[in-house]
Formats: sequence, structure tokens, C-alpha cells
Amino acid sequence: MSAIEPFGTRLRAAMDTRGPLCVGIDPHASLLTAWGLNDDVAGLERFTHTVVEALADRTAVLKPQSAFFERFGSRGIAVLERAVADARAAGALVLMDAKRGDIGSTMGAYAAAFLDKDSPLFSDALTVSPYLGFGSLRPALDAAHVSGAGVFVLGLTSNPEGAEVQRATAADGRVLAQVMLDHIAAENRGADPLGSVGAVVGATLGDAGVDLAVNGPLLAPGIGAQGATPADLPGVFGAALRNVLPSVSRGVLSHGPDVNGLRAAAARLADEVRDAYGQSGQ
Ligand SMILES: O=c1ccn([C@@H]2O[C@H](COP(=O)(O)O)[C@@H](O)[C@H]2O)c(=O)[nH]1
Repeated sequence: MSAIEPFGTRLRAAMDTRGPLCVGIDPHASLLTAWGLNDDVAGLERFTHTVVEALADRTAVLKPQSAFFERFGSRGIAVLERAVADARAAGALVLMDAKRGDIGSTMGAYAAAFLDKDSPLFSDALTVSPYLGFGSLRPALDAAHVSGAGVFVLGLTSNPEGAEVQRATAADGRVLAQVMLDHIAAENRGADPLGSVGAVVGATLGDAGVDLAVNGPLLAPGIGAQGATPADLPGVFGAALRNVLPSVSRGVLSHGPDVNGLRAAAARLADEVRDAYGQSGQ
């Protein structure tokens, strides 16, 4: 049996062939209602199945937001498990947005849940928070390495409140987010074509103002409902643009429940992203 390729390699290929776009699966109660569905497990299941059916065979990455499934308890988790399996079977990479972060021993259990090949929730990558110390993420980084998965570490998040923590000055004078980005760069050193440890850097930031040369993917949420547009990406990411994976949830999901509406919205955004990258010469 051949070993699975590292996440960074698989993501590079997916972005090059399908286009650099991540679509979030965020079943907000308000979206279920807008789609004519009940805010219950049946509505959650229909919504999720429709998004996967519409996009998993053409979008590089689908990013289920775990919180919207967890709110329905075990039956919501069952819908999430099915979505992960179906999306992966249709060729999308699945990034589980669960933003886990804890002391190392507990981090090991989160890693077992999402990054162990034999887990029902095994995903191609997982979002994690480094703000208990980057070293506390070691069990997740090690588990991802073993299973060929990826980890996206929160760097500079898209919400305005994040700056209070992430732009604070660390003991050595660096901005805290830069400390995390430097750790990520160290994890990815020597990886080719792309490391498997990514950073989350909001598309809403205007100018990131940090060194983004981490040799790994840069997940850029905030496009659409949070106000950023693909045209903002060159200004935020500069020379790192080629490794940027823009992420959109409500900006696509609000075009459902029609499968073609979802596909058209995602395709429009992918075109806008390509234009933005092209104009910046990336
Ligand atoms: O900095 C971050 C990190 C993660 N997110 C997540 O992305 C989506 C955004 O949804 P939109 O509807 O496109 O606003 C959501 O799941 C967040 O939890 C983020 O927004 N910012």
C-alpha cells in the first residue's frame, strides 16, 4: 500500500487544478431558514448534503465549521462524519474548522479525533489555536505528520478583536502572531512544493504587517460576509499570494439551496481570485 502524500503536496495540486478556493460549510440557523429548511437535524442534513453535492467534485477545499454540527449533539456529529466522508470521496480536501487548542496531553486526544486515519472524523486538515503555546500543539503536528494530514494554526484572525492578543508584543520584541508564524516556518523548512503546516491570516486585515514566508498554505477567511473581497488579497499577502487559500462560507452558501446557484457563486469567486492573483503577477 502506498503512503498518502503529505497534505501540502495534495493541497498544492488541488489549488493548481481546481483553483485556490475553500468553501465553508456553515449551517447557520438563519441559512437553514433561508433555504426553507427547519433548524433541526433533518434541515442540517439536507443543507450539508446539498453543499457537498454541489461543490465537492470541483472545489479544492471544503471546510465544515464543527460548531454548527456540535450544536445538534451526537446526531449533528453523525451528519458531520458523513459530510467528511462524502466530500473526500468526491475529491475535495476537507479542512475541519474546529479550532482546537489545549494542554499537550489533551491535544493528543483532539489529534486522535481528527488526525488519526482510523477516526470517523479524520480530515485532511484541522484548524488549531496556538495560544496555549505553540509547543502544546506538538501532538497534533506529530499526528498530522504520520497520517499525511495538515494543521492550520491561527495566526492573525479575521475578527477585529483578535489584534488585542495576536498583535501584542512577546518577551523577545516580536509580535505574538510573528512568533507563531516563525514556528510554522520552522515546521515547514525544506518542504517542497508546500509544507503541511498552514497559518490562518484574515483577508480582512488590509496589510498583514508580518512576515508571511512560512512555506505553507495561508488560509484567508473573511471574504464575503465579513467584508473582504478577492481584490483585497494582494494587499494583505503581497509576495506570499501564491500560497493563499481564500475561504468563503456565507458568501457562497447564501446562494443556495439551488445546486447551480451554489456552483455559480463559487465559480464567480474563483474567477475573482484568479483575476486578483493574475493582476499581481502571481
Ligand atoms: O480568522 C478566522 C478563522 C476562521 N474563521 C471561520 O471562517 C468562517 C467564515 O465564515 P463567513 O461566513 O465566510 O464569514 C467561519 O466558519 C469562521 O469560524 C473566520 O471567519 N476567521
